[in-house]
Amino acid sequence: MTHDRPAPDPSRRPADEQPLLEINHLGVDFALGTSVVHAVRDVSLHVRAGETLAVVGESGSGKTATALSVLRLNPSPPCVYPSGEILFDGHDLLRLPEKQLGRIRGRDIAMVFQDPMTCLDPLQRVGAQVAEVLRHHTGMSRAEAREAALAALDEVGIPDPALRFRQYPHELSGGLRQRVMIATALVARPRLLIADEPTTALDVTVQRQILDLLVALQHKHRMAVLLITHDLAVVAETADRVAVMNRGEVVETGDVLDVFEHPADDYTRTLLAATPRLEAA
Ligand SMILES: Nc1ncnc2c1ncn2[C@@H]1O[C@H](COP(=O)(O)OP(=O)(O)OP(=O)(O)O)[C@@H](O)[C@H]1O
Repeated sequence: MTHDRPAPDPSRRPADEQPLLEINHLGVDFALGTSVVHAVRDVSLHVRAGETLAVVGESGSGKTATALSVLRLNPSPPCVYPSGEILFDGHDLLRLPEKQLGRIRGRDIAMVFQDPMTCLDPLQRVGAQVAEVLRHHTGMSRAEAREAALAALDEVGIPDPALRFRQYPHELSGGLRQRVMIATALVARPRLLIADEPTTALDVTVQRQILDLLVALQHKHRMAVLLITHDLAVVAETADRVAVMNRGEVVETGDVLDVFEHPADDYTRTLLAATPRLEAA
């Protein structure tokens, strides 16, 4: 007698073996007049489907420069990439023609930032901005995109989405604006989300809600997340693995629990010692 096997629950699958994003030996320089800042030096990282990799380090350690490199969003000039490759789906994003990279941006790889106003257009209603992403990447009709955008606003926990749809960013609170930015980033169902200090500017209660939302959406859509933060408490709550950066280099990487319980590097130990909230957690 044969038994039908139940279909596997994708949310319970372990992260894929094969990395979705692989950064190998990345260098990022900023040429300033006659001097050069080596912002990122020989950084190698990977993120698998369905997992969160947090990149931590103090201000100026090269976290944002690394994250922006993935979509070649560092301002160029002054930015150049003296070494390395960034592989996504077998393509080296550092060398992909701009047109092809443009198709990946926002569709396969999306970003959210600390300040939603860096992505949201102050002169356009929020619903139209979410719908625009869909029209651009999926070719949906206006009516379909409107329906999907309303559903996206609802999914990120915006109350009365039909009302909010018609409002401008300045009419929303900081927390709601952050939710709109997340809806805009996720509406095309990217496989990788890069979140650069997504909660730093928010007060503690709202921070918590936005982090919970990101974690829930990540599980629901089985996204990979590259999370940039200086906050080790945020890492403890959200990430599977962590890479610690100091002065442009990765000094330690591993599973969050392993690294937090048995830090191998002096700099990681210093960072952990400076985060008393962790001990209380
Ligand atoms: N556009 C730029 N022009 C010149 N130098 C830059 C630029 N962007 C970053 N840098 C320099 O590169 C180094 C790394 O900066 P980066 O923003 O990546 O650090 P970070 O770890 O993200 O810090 P923070 O947490 O403050 O954002 C710093 O020395 C910074 O001054």
